Amino acid sequence: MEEEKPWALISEVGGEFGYLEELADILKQHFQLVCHRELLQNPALHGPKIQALLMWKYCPAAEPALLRLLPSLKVVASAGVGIDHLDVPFIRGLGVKVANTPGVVSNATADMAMGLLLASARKILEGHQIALDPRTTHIPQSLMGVEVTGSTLGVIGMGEIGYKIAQRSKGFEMKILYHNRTRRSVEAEQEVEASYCERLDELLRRSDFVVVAVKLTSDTTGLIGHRELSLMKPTATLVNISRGQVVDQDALVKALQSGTIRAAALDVTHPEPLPRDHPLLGLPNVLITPHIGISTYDTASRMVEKMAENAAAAVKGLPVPNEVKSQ
Ligand SMILES: O=C(O)[C@H](O)CO
Repeated sequence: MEEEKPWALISEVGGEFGYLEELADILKQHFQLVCHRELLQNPALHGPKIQALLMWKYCPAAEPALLRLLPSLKVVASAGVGIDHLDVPFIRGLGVKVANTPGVVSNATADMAMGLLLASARKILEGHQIALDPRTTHIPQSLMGVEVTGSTLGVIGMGEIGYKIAQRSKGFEMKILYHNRTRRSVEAEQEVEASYCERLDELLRRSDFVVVAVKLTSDTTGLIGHRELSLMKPTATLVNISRGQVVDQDALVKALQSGTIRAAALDVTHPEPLPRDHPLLGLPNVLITPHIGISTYDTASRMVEKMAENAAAAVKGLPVPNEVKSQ
């Protein structure tokens, strides 16, 4: 007789915070699923059987109150690399493992950084609007952009995603600077022809495009504030594919309004989405996408497969491939 699959809790299928239907099918190969809403309707029935909490990217945080309803929980497995939505010490203190899915998100996120950089530099969205406008008779000067080829790129956070951004930028003949807590190996630097800036200030002063690719921690919260923005060139562009909280948004609004920097292209904001009346949404030199760095079918499927693999291992008491031990 086939062994009964373990039970896992998921946010929802479909809807703003939910899994795509076909991704939920991947989870069903390993688990029987209960969704958040069903748990809250009948916690006594569902809570005790749940061994894994499977969190899709924007799922509301694994709140302590929710976790207390799950006495058999063995693992919180999150899709994506960022774990800033989880209180890792608290969860681990309950004897529950935490896992994420690094690696599989890096290509799509690095592609997104390049997409934002290019779209902002070359005013691709503005060009699209002009092309759609039936009144267009000539190409306005406002569509003049800045040159990407041969420019200087500053990557803040040279983890796997930052490194992949550098690899892609090499194809654009960009001069690459990076700032990271620890310097990369000489071989890694040579492969992408990247120069290490021990001081963030130096990178900010010299770069035409600054891409933020750090993970969100207490050290990186507000890393780019008024002082840092004022060190950037007035012709420079800030690209953020990390987390909104890394950039002081009030300072960014001022820098964009006053011409301290040329433009910003953001896949992440704080909060997400921004309230409709947020000043960033009204600025002509800002491009915002709604945190879609990982949003390709291939990447999303790989994330969900990895998340299911991590969770299944934890439930079986096996080593968890992507266990997160600290924030
Ligand atoms: O952290 C990640 O992997 C992405 O930003 C999705 O949340």
